[in-house]
Amino acid sequence: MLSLNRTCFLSNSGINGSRTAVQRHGLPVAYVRMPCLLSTRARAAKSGDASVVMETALKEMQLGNGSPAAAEVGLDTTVGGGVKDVYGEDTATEDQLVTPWSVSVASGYNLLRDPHHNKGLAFNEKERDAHYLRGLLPPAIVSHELQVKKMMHNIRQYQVPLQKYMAMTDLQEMNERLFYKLLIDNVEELLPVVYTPTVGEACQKYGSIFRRPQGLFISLKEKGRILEVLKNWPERNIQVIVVTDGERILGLGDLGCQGMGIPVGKLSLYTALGGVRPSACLPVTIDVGTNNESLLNDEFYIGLRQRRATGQEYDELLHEFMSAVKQNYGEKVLIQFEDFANHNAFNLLEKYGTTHLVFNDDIQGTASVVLAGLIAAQKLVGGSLADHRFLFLGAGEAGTGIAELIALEISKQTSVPLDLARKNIWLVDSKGLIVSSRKDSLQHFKKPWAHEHEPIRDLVDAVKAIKPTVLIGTSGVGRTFTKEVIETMASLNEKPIILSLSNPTSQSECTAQEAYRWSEGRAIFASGSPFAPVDYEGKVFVPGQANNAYIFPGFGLGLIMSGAIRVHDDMLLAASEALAAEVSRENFKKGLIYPPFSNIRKISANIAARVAAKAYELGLATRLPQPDDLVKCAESCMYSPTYRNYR
Ligand SMILES: NC(=O)C1=CN([C@@H]2O[C@H](COP(=O)(O)OP(=O)(O)OC[C@H]3O[C@@H](n4cnc5c(N)ncnc54)[C@H](OP(=O)(O)O)[C@@H]3O)[C@@H](O)[C@H]2O)C=CC1
Ligand SMILES: CC(=O)C(=O)O
Ligand SMILES: [Mg+2]
Repeated sequence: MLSLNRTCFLSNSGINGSRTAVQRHGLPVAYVRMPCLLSTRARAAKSGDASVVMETALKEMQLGNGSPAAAEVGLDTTVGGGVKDVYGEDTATEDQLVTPWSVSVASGYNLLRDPHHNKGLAFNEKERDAHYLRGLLPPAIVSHELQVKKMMHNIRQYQVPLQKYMAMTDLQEMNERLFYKLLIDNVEELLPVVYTPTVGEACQKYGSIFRRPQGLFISLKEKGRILEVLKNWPERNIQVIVVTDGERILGLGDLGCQGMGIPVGKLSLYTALGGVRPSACLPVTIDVGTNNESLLNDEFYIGLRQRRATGQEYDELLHEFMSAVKQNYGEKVLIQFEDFANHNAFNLLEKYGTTHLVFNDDIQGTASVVLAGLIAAQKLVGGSLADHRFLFLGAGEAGTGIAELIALEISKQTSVPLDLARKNIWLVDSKGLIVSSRKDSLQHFKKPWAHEHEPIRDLVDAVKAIKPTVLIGTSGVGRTFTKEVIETMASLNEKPIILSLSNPTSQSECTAQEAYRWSEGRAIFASGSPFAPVDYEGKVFVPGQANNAYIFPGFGLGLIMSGAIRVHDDMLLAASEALAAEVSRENFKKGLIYPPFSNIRKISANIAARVAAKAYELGLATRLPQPDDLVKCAESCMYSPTYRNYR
């Protein structure tokens, strides 16, 4: 059993997990909640079926009930699964409630409606016989490749991006492996559909386009019962949770419960870009209400119709969630905070950073991706990071997160103290340049950036005064890099580095065309949401996409494969270096400071390997011994959407 489990970890069908383990035996297994006539283990033993015994052992391991079957696979149930679970029927006393879990083999009509196992017309003759599919499908048998071709053809027929998004969502709900193959094989075309910018519009209209729920909704109504709610999720072996409370969805503000599109989209990328099994991914939205009046008055709104809970009520719900996650899934589940407003984001990261494996994508992932771009850009402009002056428009999660990681890298490169390294980094917020005279009224995350300078209100005046070589937009406000701002940057620098990071496209500080035109084709430009190549005076400029999607999938994979228990800043630096190393000579020739997304799985494997290596070096890895070749290990861990053969 132990060797089977290890083989799964290194197989190309995903990091080890119950579904993978069973699928190796070629049986499409579905979890069903139903009254059990026999205990699952007894039934497994009776059936004599190795896959069912294995499944049962793993299920019991996940339930943490310390069963002999779990012991048989050599795993300590309390380390991986938190405290023992009173819902496990084999250990519950007579007066305790049990959850009647059962495992059944999916077949016939149900198999076609189970997105994890459905292959549609790709079921072969033998499978159609063995799984009672005769008559439920038309006679034609088509290949996975042909299915992809047809779906791409269909999706390209839609003119409206939101229709493409809905078609992709339907596919994900119908045939998961086809969805991921489509996304992986056509990543550059489909990323803007399942992710920014279209996911932003989808969240804004989530209520009216809502068909079937995706992810787990935890609202104030569930206070006191969050552990129970987690147990309603059909998968037991969760490795990554992306959670939002919907208060700062991209640059679109408070979208309340409709922010669910973000965790769902991010986790699709965890699988497609980083190779984490879909069944190990759990999207969560914490609904504490919304202050968005138009949503509160929208009859199609799907969330709680109340203003946001704050203070103790908010903190208690979040704390219950964090505790329940650790209790249910153990210490090594990665919790990625996404699109929280900054007044909660920094506190949550600090509060849970020492007790949980937490990562804030907007603060840390964005920092890592931007640092990678800046490291790569040195090949185009010469010199080192310490030679630059940086100016940010926007001093929130993304802005101060990036600023801090740049300072840390400069401090490490030059051995100057962190405080000194910060001196060449300036930030502007909605009230103007952050300067020492404002220090008392600043939020805590802005204080390190309050340098000595007279107050300046407007960005363009700040550019003239600070004379930055790098301008970074993290304001969430579109078209704030005006013609005058970019012309000033171009007058100060031969090759101004200009990053418009705000999402979606409508919130980008400038367009690619504006950056190239107003800088007379001299800007090194990248944006958070994609822009098409620009033709300026006969030359084609290809803008890069500075988006944390380059980092978090590989970063998460590195944490999972090393069994890391905490995130450390040095892992972010390692990820930046790994990403920067992926920019080829060809890319540089086009002015790119990021590699194309078409290579992203290879890039993610390299990022994962560097992050895992750092986890081992820092003593934060628990999956021992350390594999000799971490890149190979990462590649072999990655989920592949290839159809499995069923017997
Ligand atoms: N490309 C990527 O990978 C990522 C992009 N982003 C994008 O970055 C943007 C900001 O996100 P985040 O940092 O989390 O948001 P925050 O709300 O934490 O920060 C926004 C900052 O912008 C400032 N600001 C708002 N309006 C203006 C204005 N008119 N002029 C100057 N400053 C202004 C705010 O000022 P004040 O503090 O005074 O209110 C605040 O400092 C979003 O659009 C998001 O989509 C975020 C993460 C990753
Ligand atoms: C990309 C991202 O995480 C954001 O815009 O919030
Ligand atoms: Mg985000």
